Amino acid sequence: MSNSIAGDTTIVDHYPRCFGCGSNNPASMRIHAVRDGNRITADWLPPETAEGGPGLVHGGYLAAAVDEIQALLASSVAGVPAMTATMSIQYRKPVLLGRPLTLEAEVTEQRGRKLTLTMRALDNESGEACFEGSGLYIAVRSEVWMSQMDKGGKSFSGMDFSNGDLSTFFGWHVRSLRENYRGTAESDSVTARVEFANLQPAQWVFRLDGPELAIDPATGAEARVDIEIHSLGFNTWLAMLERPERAADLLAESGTRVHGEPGALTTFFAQLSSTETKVTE
Ligand SMILES: CC(C)(COP(=O)(O)OP(=O)(O)OC[C@H]1O[C@@H](n2cnc3c(N)ncnc32)[C@H](O)[C@@H]1OP(=O)(O)O)[C@@H](O)C(=O)NCCC(=O)NCCSC(=O)Cc1ccccc1
Repeated sequence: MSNSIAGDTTIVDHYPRCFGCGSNNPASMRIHAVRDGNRITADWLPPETAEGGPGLVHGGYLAAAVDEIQALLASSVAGVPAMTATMSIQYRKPVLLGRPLTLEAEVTEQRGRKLTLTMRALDNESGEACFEGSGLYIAVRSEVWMSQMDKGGKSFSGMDFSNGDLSTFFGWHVRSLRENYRGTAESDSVTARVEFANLQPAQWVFRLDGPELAIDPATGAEARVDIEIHSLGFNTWLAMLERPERAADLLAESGTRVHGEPGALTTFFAQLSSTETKVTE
């Protein structure tokens, strides 16, 4: 995942293994979208593997693009995963392989947990709309989302973190954080130990330490970091991913207990290069 800030807009994707937006799924559609308020856009080139008829992009593949761009925006606006209840697509023009498109979506209505969205896909060369879509997305509470993971064998309790497996859910998130923060600080090997003191609801205890962590790259001040994060909710986690430079503030606002220097978080994640994880219960 590579949520980061580009100017006043936010690059939005939600999960590195996602078929739609993931950067760690070889079959991913690689839709990398930028959100600005109630709107989202993505430059997108459907891959050769999406061919349906000769030289044409498969219609089902385009429907998945409708779903992805809308779901990304709905989830980002809702602050929690928003799942597709209904969606539709109108095919206006054949989409030719090798022609870059611009995907655009917006939230047209938000009532409680229900978000209604519309989208369209423009051919960059002609400016014509090739297909249009709409859908209803339902914001799902994080506990529900966790229990869905559980049923799918993806809950914390169903995961083996013992070897710091980066293919686990947590690993994906750590990896995404590493990607987020890389480039903002110099690299050095740092180890994160994560303990789950409770699984339902998750109580995450981070123990972070590394050789020498610069708290403030400007001043070069250094310190070791020992951070405990308790009851980190999905919303805060998502917000941290979307606004990594506000990680320390977001933790503080969520009432998270942080031992150590919160301002070191940004630098820490920049330097994160290995993880050891441990489930204690
Ligand atoms: C979660 C939910 C959609 C809704 O369940 P709950 O939370 O228990 O909600 P509840 O039943 O309490 O209703 C609340 C309100 O909503 C309304 N309403 C509900 N449904 C419909 C409807 N069909 N049509 C019309 N309205 C409907 C309902 O009437 C009520 O309205 P009211 O408040 O009375 O005015 C559930 O049916 C489900 O899991 N379905 C499978 C979803 C699934 O697998 N999707 C595909 C995978 S996700 C994906 O691929 C995208 C993605 C990509 C990337 C990233 C993220 C996402």
